[in-house]
Amino acid sequence: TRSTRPQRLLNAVRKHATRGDPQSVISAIDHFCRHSEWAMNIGDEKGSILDSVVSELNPEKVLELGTYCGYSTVRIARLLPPGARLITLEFNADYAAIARQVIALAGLEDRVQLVEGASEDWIPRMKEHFGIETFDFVFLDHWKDRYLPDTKLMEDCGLLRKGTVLLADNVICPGVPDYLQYVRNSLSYKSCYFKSHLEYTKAEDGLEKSVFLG
Ligand SMILES: Nc1ncnc2c1ncn2CCOCCNC(=O)c1cc(-c2ccc(F)cc2)cc(O)c1O
Ligand SMILES: [Mg+2]
Repeated sequence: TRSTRPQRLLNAVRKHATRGDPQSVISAIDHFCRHSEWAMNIGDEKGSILDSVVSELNPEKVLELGTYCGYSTVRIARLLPPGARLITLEFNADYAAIARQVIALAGLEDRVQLVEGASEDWIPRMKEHFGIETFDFVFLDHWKDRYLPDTKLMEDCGLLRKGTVLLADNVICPGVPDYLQYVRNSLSYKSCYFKSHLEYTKAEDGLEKSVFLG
């Protein structure tokens, strides 16, 4: 059977990256997506904005919604101190299998926990199953029509604390209008927009950073 795009992306990482070197994994994926096949990783331009938000925050407990091939998982985990933990949720089992291998090639499996399943099923179980009180940082990059309901679900489950930072990908393309309207108008958030481009293209896209005020 024909290989899938995530499998071809993993092959490119195996061929060009150095095991245990996260930056080489990131560069191999960006090169593959720019010169071989587009894929829905956050990419290098928006990825640099993600890096700066994570570096400034220095989070201990991180949640990522939507792993895909693990590109942003590696970008975030490489900036975390070894004691920190990143839980990443991926719905698609094939994507999850690829992401596990990408994360292992980067040598970051000690601080990453990849969980297969739907965000709405796992968010209510974070406390009892993972012993998580609250998250310091949440990266939203999954189904665009789940950003808002899952944010409300995280609020209801008490997973956000005063100062928790939410960073949302694709707020322009594909777009998350209901989520944007909520975080920009709610008195419980301080929100700002980082204008950028859709990964590997000239189309406009951007990230929305929203601080939960409690
Ligand atoms: N744990 C979970 N719970 C629920 N759902 C889950 C889940 N885990 C995964 N999923 C399923 C959704 O995963 C992928 C979501 N990402 C995107 O769809 C995406 C699309 C584009 C894009 C595509 C085509 C264009 F023309 C222009 C832009 C760009 C991006 O940067 C994107 O991130
Ligand atoms: Mg995205």
